[in-house]
Amino acid sequence: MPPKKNAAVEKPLLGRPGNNLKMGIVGLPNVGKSSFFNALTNSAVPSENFPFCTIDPSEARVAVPDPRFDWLCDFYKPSSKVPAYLTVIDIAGLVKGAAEGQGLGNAFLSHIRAVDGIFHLCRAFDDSDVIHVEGDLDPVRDLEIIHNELRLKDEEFLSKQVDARGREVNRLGKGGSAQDKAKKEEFEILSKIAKWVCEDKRDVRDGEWNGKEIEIINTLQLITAKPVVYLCNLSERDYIRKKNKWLPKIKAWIDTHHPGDLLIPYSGSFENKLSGMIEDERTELLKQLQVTHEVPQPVTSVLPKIIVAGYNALQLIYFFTGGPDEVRAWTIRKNTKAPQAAGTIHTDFEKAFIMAEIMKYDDLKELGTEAAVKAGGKYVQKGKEYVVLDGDIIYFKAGQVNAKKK
Ligand SMILES: Nc1ncnc2c1ncn2[C@@H]1O[C@H](COP(=O)(O)OP(=O)(O)OP(=O)(O)O)[C@@H](O)[C@H]1O
Ligand SMILES: [Mg+2]
Repeated sequence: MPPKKNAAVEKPLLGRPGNNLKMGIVGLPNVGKSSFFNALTNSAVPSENFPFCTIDPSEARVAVPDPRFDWLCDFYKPSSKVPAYLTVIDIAGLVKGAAEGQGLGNAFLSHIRAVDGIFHLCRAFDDSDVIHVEGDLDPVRDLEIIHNELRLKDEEFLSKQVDARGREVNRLGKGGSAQDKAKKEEFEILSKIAKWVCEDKRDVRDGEWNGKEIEIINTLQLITAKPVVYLCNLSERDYIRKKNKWLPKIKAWIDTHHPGDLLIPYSGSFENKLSGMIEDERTELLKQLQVTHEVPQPVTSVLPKIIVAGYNALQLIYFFTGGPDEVRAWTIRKNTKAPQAAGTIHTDFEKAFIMAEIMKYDDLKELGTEAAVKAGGKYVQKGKEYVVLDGDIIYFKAGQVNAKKK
């Protein structure tokens, strides 16, 4: 018999491991990054009409909206409700030449290196009162400026790494120990990544990398390896009418240069108006705007969609725990196995993991009670190799952790 092919070898995920991941807001100065941060996270960082209003980064978190979580809270009526959160960081604007230090570029680029994913905000609203650092409106040019700076930063970093490690490898000579061979292999991979970025002028996230290459990439904290969600800041009118002459051009640019990346139209002026309102006022205003702009579809905020997109871009998912005390969404990275998922609740749960008892949200919703899910044979027990799926409702069983073994 031919040997069985190991078809399902999972590649490691690109990016830092762990579940405490952050999205940074990146773009030219004065394009609306801080107003986006404020609207998204209900914060009040300064957002004024002048470039470099933001210097130091601000961090805030925002609950990830999910009707399943709302339903579970309604179902269990718990005393404590803890949704999943997305952490977002407002970063200073980048300008042309940032990689060489323009506009404090190097400091700002290091703030971008520290995040795990990027909301790339570009301006497509026409307003002569709002200063544009490039003098006129051209979002595609602006996207290219920012991309270039981000890639140049990676080029600089990779060139230095190749030089330093190249010298080290040259000293090793031919043959050598297993450790020497591993170093040589790592150097070859590093050179391949450097060629992709420095010579082919491509972003790391747009490459096809194998498992070993991804492991190396993940040690380098490269900016162009980070996932990107593009946000296009429109006037209120264009956002509601879903029409803006730049949108198709931006979409075409993304599809050509970074196929698969998401573009979400957004309006800072619209979202900021909504964010200070109570529910009834919001509903009234949204109705009024639909009539004023004569659009067939209801007018809604796009912020929930953006939060979910950021969370997905980081390859985060969550499982639920539910009961009368607490309904909670626990953030994990995709492809996390049951014991490690249990470890997000308590490290002892990972160490003394016995099994995960799992219900599917859809089954609980359809059958109405936990007992009915059990009776229907849909309450399943899974072991150490189970890969937790988004929305699993889990009860972990763990033994006693032996104090001596700790
Ligand atoms: N869609 C929009 N339409 C009109 N004005 C907008 C829109 N979005 C943001 N603005 C305005 O643009 C100006 C700059 O906004 P903001 O301070 O949020 O930009 P920023 O990108 O954070 O700037 P910096 O890089 O200087 O920190 C503010 O006056 C804000 O009200
Ligand atoms: Mg700002």
